[in-house]
Amino acid sequence: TRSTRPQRMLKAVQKNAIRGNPESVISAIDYFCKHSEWAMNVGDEKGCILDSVVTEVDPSTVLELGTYCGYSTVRIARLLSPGTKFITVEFNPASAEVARKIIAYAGLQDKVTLVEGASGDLIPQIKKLYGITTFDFIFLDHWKDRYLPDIKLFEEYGLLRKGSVLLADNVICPGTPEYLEYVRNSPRYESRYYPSHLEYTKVEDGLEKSLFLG
Ligand SMILES: Nc1ncnc2c1ncn2CCCCCNC(=O)c1cc(-c2ccc(F)cc2)cc(O)c1O
Ligand SMILES: [Mg+2]
Repeated sequence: TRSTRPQRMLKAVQKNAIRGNPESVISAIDYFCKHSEWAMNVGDEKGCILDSVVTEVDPSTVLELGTYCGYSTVRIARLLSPGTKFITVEFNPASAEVARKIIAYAGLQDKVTLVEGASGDLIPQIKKLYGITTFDFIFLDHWKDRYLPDIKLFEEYGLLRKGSVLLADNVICPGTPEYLEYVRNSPRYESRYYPSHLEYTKVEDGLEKSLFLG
């Protein structure tokens, strides 16, 4: 049967990247998406903004919602200090399978716990299952209509602390209007928009960084 796009992306990584070299894995995926097939990775332009926020926060605990093929997982994991707890959640088993292989090819499998499941089911269990009290950094890149309900779950289950940073992808395209309205109007967050473009295109998109004030 015909391969899937994630499987073709994995092949491109295995062919063009150097095992154990995260930078080469990132470049191989970006090259594949620019010259072979577009795919919904955060990409190189927004990826640089992601890198700068992760570096600034230097988190001890990280949550990513929406692993997809592991591109942003590799971008984040390569910047983390040893001993950081990093959980990434993926709903689609086929994507999760490819992501595991891409994360391992980059040599970062020991830094990442990839969990398969829906964010809404998992968030209430994270404390119990993974011994996390709060997250220092959260990257939202999953179903766009789950951003708002999930940030409310973070608050409800006490997963945020004063200073927790949330970074949301695609706030313009495909768009997360209700989430934006919430974080920009809530007195509990200080939000800032980072203008950019939809991965590998000239279409406007951007990232919203929100600081939880407690
Ligand atoms: N842990 C979990 N819980 C719930 N859902 C979960 C999940 N883990 C996964 N999913 C299921 C979502 C999987 C995809 C999410 N991302 C997107 O839908 C996405 C779409 C575009 C896009 C833009 C313009 C276009 F013309 C077409 C597509 C760009 C992006 O950067 C995107 O991140
Ligand atoms: Mg995205």
